[in-house]
Amino acid sequence: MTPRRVGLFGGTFDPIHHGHLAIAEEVRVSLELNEMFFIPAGHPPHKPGRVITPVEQRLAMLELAIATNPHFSISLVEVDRPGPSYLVDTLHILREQWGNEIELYFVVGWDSLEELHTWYNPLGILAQLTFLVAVARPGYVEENEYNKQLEARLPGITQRLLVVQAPRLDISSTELRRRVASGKPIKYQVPDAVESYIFQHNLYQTGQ
Ligand SMILES: Nc1ncnc2c1ncn2[C@@H]1O[C@H](COP(=O)(O)OP(=O)(O)OP(=O)(O)O)[C@@H](O)[C@H]1O
Ligand SMILES: O=C(O)c1ccc[n+]([C@@H]2O[C@H](COP(=O)([O-])O)[C@@H](O)[C@H]2O)c1
Repeated sequence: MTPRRVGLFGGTFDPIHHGHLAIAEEVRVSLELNEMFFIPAGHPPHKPGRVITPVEQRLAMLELAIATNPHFSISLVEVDRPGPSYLVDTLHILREQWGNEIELYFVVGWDSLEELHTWYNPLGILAQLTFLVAVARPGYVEENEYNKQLEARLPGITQRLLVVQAPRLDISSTELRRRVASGKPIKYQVPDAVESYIFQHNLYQTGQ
């Protein structure tokens, strides 16, 4: 029997935007994954001190955003536990639930890939993944040369790395929060339902 191939896409999603959605779909289709789970971080480990929108609201926007894609789902594995949402723990929990036969593909943008060696127990992360899947992000250089630097920081990473060419959308949650605070439009950068939710709930008024 062919193993189930599952995509995992972790993020703060504050808010989810079309950059996230476009790369998730591109990776799902190009790697022939059975499904893609979005994993909202309960307590993002690398954003201490930053004001993060309550998880209920980030989750509500995520639900609205993925509603039209039958291959997208949400995992509450990080929301349901206290403390920093370390990926190594998340993968451990998912492997316990789903077993070791399943193939796990964790999606990261290039900015996150460059930081991976600073995450908690990065070798433990790689050991539990079938592949780490990196996609380009405008503003970050991704070159084959760069693999040497990645490898120097985290030996073994390039054997576990797939680079997928996906649409390069220069959209970030930080910029969206700033745009809302300064009265600029966010239409067409987030799904319509997410835009409505943001304005109905007066989110991002300070732009932080
Ligand atoms: N436009 C984009 N293109 C490619 N990857 C992206 C893009 N936006 C986000 N990502 C990736 O999605 C994952 C989750 O990102 P996150 O939820 O932090 O969004 P963000 O836009 O980077 O937010 P912020 O600006 O608040 O840091 C990360 O791996 C990040 O690299
Ligand atoms: O495990 C870690 O130490 C770790 C450190 C930073 C980020 N992550 C994960 O990387 C994903 C993207 O993070 P972020 O902060 O860009 O939203 C998200 O799933 C985080 O939980 C994980």
